[in-house]
Order: sequence, then C-alpha cells, then structure tokens
Amino acid sequence: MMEVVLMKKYLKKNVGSLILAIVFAIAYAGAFVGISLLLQEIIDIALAGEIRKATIISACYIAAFSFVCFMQALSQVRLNQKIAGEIRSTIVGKILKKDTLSFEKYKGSDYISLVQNDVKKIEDGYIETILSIVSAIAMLVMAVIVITRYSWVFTAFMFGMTLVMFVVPTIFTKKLSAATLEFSKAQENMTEGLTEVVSGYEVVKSFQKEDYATAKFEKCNSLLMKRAKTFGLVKQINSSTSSTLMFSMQMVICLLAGYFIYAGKISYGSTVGVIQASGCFCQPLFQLFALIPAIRALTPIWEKIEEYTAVENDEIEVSIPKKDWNRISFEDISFAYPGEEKTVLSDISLSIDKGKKYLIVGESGAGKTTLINMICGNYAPLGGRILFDGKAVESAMETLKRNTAVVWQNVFLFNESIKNNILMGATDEKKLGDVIKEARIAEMVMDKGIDYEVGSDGNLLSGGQKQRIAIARALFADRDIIVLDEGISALDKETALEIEDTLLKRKGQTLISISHHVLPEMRAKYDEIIELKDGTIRIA
Ligand SMILES: Nc1ncnc2c1ncn2[C@@H]1O[C@H](COP(=O)(O)OP(=O)(O)OP(=O)(O)O)[C@@H](O)[C@H]1O
Repeated sequence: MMEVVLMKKYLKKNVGSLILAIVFAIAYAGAFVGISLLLQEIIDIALAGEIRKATIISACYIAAFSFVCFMQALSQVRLNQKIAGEIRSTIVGKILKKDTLSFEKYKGSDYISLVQNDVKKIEDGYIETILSIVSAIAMLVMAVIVITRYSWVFTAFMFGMTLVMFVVPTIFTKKLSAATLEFSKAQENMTEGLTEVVSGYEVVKSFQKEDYATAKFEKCNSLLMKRAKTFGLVKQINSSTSSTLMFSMQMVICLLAGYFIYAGKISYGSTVGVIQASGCFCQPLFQLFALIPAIRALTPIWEKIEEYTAVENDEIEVSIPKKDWNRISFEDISFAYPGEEKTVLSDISLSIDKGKKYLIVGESGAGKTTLINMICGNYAPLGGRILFDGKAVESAMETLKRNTAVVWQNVFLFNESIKNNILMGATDEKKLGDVIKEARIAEMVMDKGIDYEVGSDGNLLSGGQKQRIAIARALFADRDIIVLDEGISALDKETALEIEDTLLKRKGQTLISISHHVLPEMRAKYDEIIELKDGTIRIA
C-alpha cells in the first residue's frame, strides 16, 4: 500500500514519539481490560466484608488509570502534530520543486486545499486510527486471555460470533473511500470558489454583481454540503452498524453469564468481571471493523498528495551553477501547452547575445509570454536545441533559470517589507542602495521607509510602485539577462522611459523587453526587434 511506504519515512523520523505512543496505546488497552479483574477482586473482597481494602485498591487503580489515559492522549497528539507538520512541509517543498508546466497543471487553490484540507484528514484520521488499531488489538488479546481464565466456553462463543460479523468492513470500505474522495474534491472546489469571490471583490463591487458572486459561492457551498452529508452519513452508518452488533454480542454474553451464575459455576465477582471483559473484547473488535474502512478511506487522499506533488527530478535544482556565456542559441524550437493541439511556437530560431537589448513585439496572444517563459527556462521546448556558445549543456532549462531575472506583468510581492521583497533572503546593503536608485524607488523608500510592510501581494502599494520594486528585485539578483514582460506598463510614461533607459545602459547585461506599445523612437533604442506572428518570428 502506497500510504504505508509514504508514512514509513515520517514514522522512522519520529521513532521515539512513535514508540511512546504505542506503549501508551497498549497500556491504555491494558487499563481497560484490568477493570474486569479489578471489579472481580473488589466485589469478592467487599462481599467478604473488607470494604476498606476494596476502597484503597479502587482508588489506586483510578489514579493509575487516569495517568495512562492522559499519557495516551498526550503521546498521540504529540506524534500526530509532528507528522502532520512534516507532511505539510514535504508537500510545500515538493510543490516548490515542480517545474512550471507541471505546477500549472493544477490551480493554486487546489494546492492550498491539499495542504489545508487533505492533510487535515490525515491528521485527524490516520495516526489516531493506527494507534486505535494497535490499542484495539492489544485490548482484544488481553480480553481473550482474561475471559479464557473464567471459562473457555465464553471465548469459543465470542469467536464464533465474530466470524459471522466479519462482513461489516467489507461492505463499508469501498463506499467510505469513494465518499472521502468526493468530499475532498468538493473542498477543493470550495477553496477555489471562495478564493475567486474574495479575489474578485473589486470587480464584484464595481459592477454591483454581489448576487452573481453569491450564486457562484453558493454553488460550491451546496456541493460541499451535499458531499459532507454523504461522507458523514456513510461514516455514521458504518460506526452505528458496528455499535449495534457490539451491543447484541454483549447482551448474549450477559445471558450466558447469568446462566453460569445460576448454575453455580462462577462467583458474583467473576460474573461482573466476565461481563466487563466481554466489553473489552466486543468494543475493540467492532472498533476494528469501523477503523479498517476508515483507514482505507484515506488511500485516495494519499494518492492525491502523490499526484499533486509528483516531482520528476528532486536533485537538479541546487546543483546547477550560473554559467558564463556570450551567446545562447535557440534552434528550431517549438512549443505547445500540455493537452493543447495548437502549437504556440513553431520551429523558431533566435540567438541572444550577452549585453544586447531585444524588444519582443506581437499581437495579443501571439506567444510573447510563452517565448520568454522558454528563454527563462520555465517551459521546455518540444523540439529543437538550446546551445550555449554553440554547445549543448546538461540541464539547459536550469541553466537558463540561473541566468535570467524576470519582471512579470502581474507582479507578486510577499507580505513583507520593501527591503525583504528586494533582497528575498540575501544581504548586500551597497547593492540594495544602487538598485533602489536605478529602479526609481528612492523617493518612495524615503517617504515610507525601507521597512514598510507592503501588505498581502503588495495591496498597500500602487501598481507602478509594485512594478518598480519588482524591477529593483530583478536588478538585485544580478542575472545576465533581465526580462520585462510588460514590466513597465503600469508606470507613467516619464518613469517608464527613465527605467527603460537605465536598463538599456547597463553594459554586459542583456535586456529582453516585451511591449505592446512600440513607439518608433523605442525601436531605435534596441539592438534587435523580434516580431512574433502565428507562432513564428521575424527579426529586424
Ligand atoms: N497555460 C496555458 N495553457 C494553454 N494555453 C495557453 C496557456 N497560456 C497561454 N496559452 C495560449 O497560448 C497562446 C499564446 O499566449 P501568450 O500568453 O504567450 O501570448 P502573448 O503574446 O504574451 O499575449 P498578450 O500580449 O496578450 O499577453 C494564446 O493563444 C494563449 O491562449
């Protein structure tokens, strides 16, 4: 089973906490079975007139019992939290390692739902269920030993009934798995719907489309309610069937014990003991019948985690160094988005020279962003070659990534200070001062302060301010190629020209700029104009 293989590595990492949790799960089972022996003892002692002794024994047992219960809960919560935290970290780490195309296979909200909702299902259900199974098996074994001490007839009878009732988990496992997966999909759908409604707030308000947005949300909400209901119902039917069967079995044991005491075969204390011990047999047995489908129901969740976080190669990211080059050549490259028949780029050949300035132009949808995604190493071409100074290199995509810095049309800023958004973990105060000037944010920094928190995705800044911080970030990264995907479109004409001139003047650094608005004087500033049309290029 896949989940066993996946879980093994988390359990191995937390072997100390795991052993502790197992020890207390078994102790917890022992404490329950021990009650039957205790009851037998104290009833027989009390019947013999030794009430004080019976009271002391009971008090000691209660103290030990509560300690074991507390420790069992504590060790379980501790292990659960540790493992859930590690699963979350692993998932996010793997998501960040994905290449752009496989990342884009799922929506951002799908990943959020995976980490928040699906890991929660494992957190709530997996470890707890495994430990409950351990505890149930231990209780079962101990109960059998204790019951056999009273009479083998009880044991034989209970095993017989168990065989008859074995059918419960087989009925519910499939149904519960399907309901769990449907519930998870509905949660994913809800996360997406909710994100859209909240992110689209401005559009909704300005067009007074509250009803439209509410209806959109309600659709997701009612689907989630429906799926949650089915999931809850199947889960409930599974456990109530188990409870009913357990109750019936205990009733029969009581009748049998009644007969034994009537026939004078066991003492009063033993009768109470055997009834209590039969509870310790029935309860875990039916608990197991409910727990096994519950744990199998999580299989689709494990599969989903595997699918969403599949990373082709874990190793390459950190090992590729920045490369010295003079010319990068793209020869006969083509590209189509996965699952799409239409080729966006067809047999394109172009060369990028160190220090030269390129302007990419073309109609909307011509493939400009796709082309720069390829130049930046985000999209691997379907055919053709990428050469560095005429030579093929290992991991060309990673090498391209190491050599480029992009300012995207839609800038993303972390909910941190201006400074942290530029440095992103690096340190170099001198270079920071330089890029602040070059990106024309000196005035803003003076005004707001370098430690000004920009808000979620920079919502406390204007579009132009965000774009200039993104330019400062790209300059700070000190890559050989700077790419502007309409990266100065949000700026006023004067600032845009100033920044463009600065970037054009940077010697030794290649500039690739995409622009819709190409004025004749702009064309003259660039070394080459790459014109994209119908998936092919014309270089002027
Ligand atoms: N993730 C995607 N999946 C499928 N098709 C896509 C995807 N992204 C873009 N496309 C398609 O690829 C083509 C080129 O898109 P691209 O964004 O590269 O054009 P563009 O020239 O940058 O457009 P614009 O100037 O409007 O930004 C378009 O037909 C677009 O619909």
